[in-house]
Amino acid sequence: MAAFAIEGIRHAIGYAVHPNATRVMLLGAGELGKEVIIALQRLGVEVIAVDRYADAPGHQVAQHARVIDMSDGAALRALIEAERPQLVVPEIEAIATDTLAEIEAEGLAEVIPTARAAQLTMNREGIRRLAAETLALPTSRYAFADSLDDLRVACNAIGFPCLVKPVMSSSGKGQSSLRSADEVEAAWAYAQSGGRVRLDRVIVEEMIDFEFEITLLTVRARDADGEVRTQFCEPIGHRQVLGDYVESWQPQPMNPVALGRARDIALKVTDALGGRGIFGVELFVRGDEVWFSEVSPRPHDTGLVTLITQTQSEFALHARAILGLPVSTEMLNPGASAVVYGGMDARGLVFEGVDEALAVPGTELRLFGKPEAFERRRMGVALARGHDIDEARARASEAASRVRPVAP
Ligand SMILES: Nc1ncnc2c1ncn2[C@@H]1O[C@H](COP(=O)(O)OP(=O)(O)OP(=O)(O)O)[C@@H](O)[C@H]1O
Ligand SMILES: NCC(=O)N[C@@H]1O[C@H](COP(=O)([O-])[O-])[C@@H](O)[C@H]1O
Ligand SMILES: [Mg+2]
Repeated sequence: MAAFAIEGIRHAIGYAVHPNATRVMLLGAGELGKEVIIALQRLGVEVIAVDRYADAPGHQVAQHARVIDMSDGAALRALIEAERPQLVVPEIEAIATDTLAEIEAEGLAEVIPTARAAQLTMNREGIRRLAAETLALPTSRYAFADSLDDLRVACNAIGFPCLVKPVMSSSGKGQSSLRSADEVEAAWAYAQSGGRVRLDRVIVEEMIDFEFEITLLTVRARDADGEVRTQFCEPIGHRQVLGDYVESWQPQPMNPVALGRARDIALKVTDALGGRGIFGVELFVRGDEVWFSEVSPRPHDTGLVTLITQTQSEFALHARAILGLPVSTEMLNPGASAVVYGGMDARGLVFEGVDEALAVPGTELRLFGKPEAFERRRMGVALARGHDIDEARARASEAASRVRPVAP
């Protein structure tokens, strides 16, 4: 397993981890994992960051950096056996979750929040059937299809407009919205190219005509009595383009009925998944009506905004919850986040205009340090606080637009 130069440098200068620290393995070391790692390290924890490529954002800040194919069960098991972390923390969905279940059952490590939660949420079918069929939560109508012919039938049954998504995909990859039967064939082809793994199965969902959508960050953490208790953050509103988030803000104003329903849904789904940690519960809202969409049993990209709005960001909440420490979901001020994209395909991209961006009042930047950029790859995020969400959103968008990627 290749260790990276940065690790060598730390050893060379005598860097040592606390001998009694908990060892935590992050499976996925992107922008979300990087912030979890920083939060863990502030609490004296030793972290092994794992990703599919070298020099991922989290690799750059962890004590140990490893590169493996996390969907390869044998490779994952070998790494966990070699590193012996107490906690294994999935940061992405595309992991050999059956191996995680074995590891948890053997008592080799604790999987956060649970191996079953990772198994159920890596496949849209697992979480959708749990939510709609077992828990009877309101969701869009849906059907599954395994071939183009199946898909035609499923789309006709659900009706148009509808959405087609690979059962295993995230950040909108392979996802299409369809207005008519003429678009089914293209949606099938796109789903085959965009899934995380080649698996000819898709979900068709009724298009919900929502007023707004939210992420309700829900944290399961031990209270003073050692019992796991559920707490909610203020709802986060967000705007998605082609299934990927471009802007988020907190708090999203909601009427009390809808907020109560949203919390009730989030409580039921997180209770069913169990364990400790943060969950991003995605919900659609129209008037008093609330639909469950999906849930991440880990920090959520739209929750990056909590880096500037909460006393404990979603990353700090996750770190504390998994370590069995107390949490607070207190919000300090309204805020917003706006995504900075690569804007081009290039390695070693640099950004100009950072000074201009940070001149916007109340702003901060997170540039993730991904070694390779793509046109629509998320490379950073602008964060802004404001007196209200309108001011915060305007500031975050302005700051993001001032950051200009330039070819190296
Ligand atoms: N049934 C639906 N009705 C209306 N809009 C939808 C529906 N499903 C998805 N969308 C829109 O597409 C976005 C992405 O969908 P979804 O969350 O299922 O994709 P994803 O690939 O899992 O994204 P991520 O991993 O970033 O959460 C949603 O946030 C919403 O804006
Ligand atoms: N919606 C899920 C999400 O935002 N996940 C975040 O994106 C990273 C992958 O980014 P990449 O595709 O640019 O490598 C993941 O590692 C995670 O931090
Ligand atoms: Mg989503």
